[in-house]
Amino acid sequence: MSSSFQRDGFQSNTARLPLSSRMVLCALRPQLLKSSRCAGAWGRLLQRQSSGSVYSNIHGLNQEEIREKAFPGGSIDLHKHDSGIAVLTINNPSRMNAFSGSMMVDLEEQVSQLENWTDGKGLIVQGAAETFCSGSDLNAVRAISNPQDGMKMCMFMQNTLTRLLRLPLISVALVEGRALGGGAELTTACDFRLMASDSVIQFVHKHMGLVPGWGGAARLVHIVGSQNALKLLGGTLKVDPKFGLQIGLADGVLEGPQAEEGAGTPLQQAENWLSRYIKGPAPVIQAVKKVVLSGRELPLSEALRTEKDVFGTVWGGPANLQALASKSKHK
Ligand SMILES: CCCC(=O)SCCNC(=O)CCNC(=O)[C@H](O)C(C)(C)COP(=O)(O)OP(=O)(O)OC[C@H]1O[C@@H](n2cnc3c(N)ncnc32)[C@H](O)[C@@H]1OP(=O)(O)O
Repeated sequence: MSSSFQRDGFQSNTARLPLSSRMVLCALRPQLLKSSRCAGAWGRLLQRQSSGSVYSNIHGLNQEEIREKAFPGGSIDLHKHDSGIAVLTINNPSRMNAFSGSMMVDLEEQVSQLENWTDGKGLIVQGAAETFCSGSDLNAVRAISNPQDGMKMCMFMQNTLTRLLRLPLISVALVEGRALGGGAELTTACDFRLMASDSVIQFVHKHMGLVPGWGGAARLVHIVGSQNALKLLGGTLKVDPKFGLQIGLADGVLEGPQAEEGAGTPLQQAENWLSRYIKGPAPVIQAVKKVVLSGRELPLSEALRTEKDVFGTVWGGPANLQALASKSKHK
């Protein structure tokens, strides 16, 4: 922790913040967890669940229960590459990559891995076998259709997807085929969405007598605004790439297979797209994500404080000193 950080009375200010702001701050500054600032129940919660969660274990979250009750099958596969890009694959192709209970727990474990990846810069979230994800496994949904289990599943997935979005990595959902229900929600837990030419994102919850429960509605409003979010949820509209670009849900459209040679596979295209935003050393890219995350989630005064603290982690750092020594011009 920097001395300026201690000097400016951050501790007392932080204690007065709403819980949600303290969560973001602690997600942004893991070192705070070790300090007295996050001591007490809040600190214990974060140490147990890692930083950035929304709900605590006291609400009855239990990984084994979710794994066992909400069906086995499928996996969430993580591959970290030397380039600093990790690829997270939702892998349950016989059910269009629907989320079983064990996959929910796998996802939480893989997010924990990524939280500790000091060399990481970017993340691509994709589905196996050329489709993204068809949401909750409907067999699991039937098995846990009572309110108590539904709440546990909802809180568990909100925690995990909030932590996914708060990773210090620039993340992209690579949407091929369909992203339905919880799959559509998952796309909103990434910083960006790239859509294959024939892909569709659809919040089908209303057809299921539901609303999003994995945090997808709250995130959607941030991404496309409340008017568009109402239309997408109320009308269960199919978002194709053109519509996605128009409302800001999609950040890019991939070349289709008929495109000229050289475009590469969808994953290669996503890596190329992402690579322009993650050039440079990991600490600097992670700092970029942290200042944007704080601006996105915190009240302005707290975002400014966080920006100052993150700035302090790169100012005079190796990349900064090297750039100063090279007298670079930004032409
Ligand atoms: C808070 C979270 C809320 C939620 O996520 S609720 C779940 C929302 N998702 C859905 O309702 C998706 C239901 N599935 C569909 O609409 C269609 O299967 C889908 C994805 C459009 C694909 O259609 P098709 O290409 O015609 O393929 P298909 O229907 O024959 O599916 C192939 C196999 O996959 C299975 N599948 C697809 N989505 C699933 C799901 N969510 N849970 C469990 N199984 C699912 C489907 O049953 C079929 O299996 P099988 O070959 O009949 O054994």
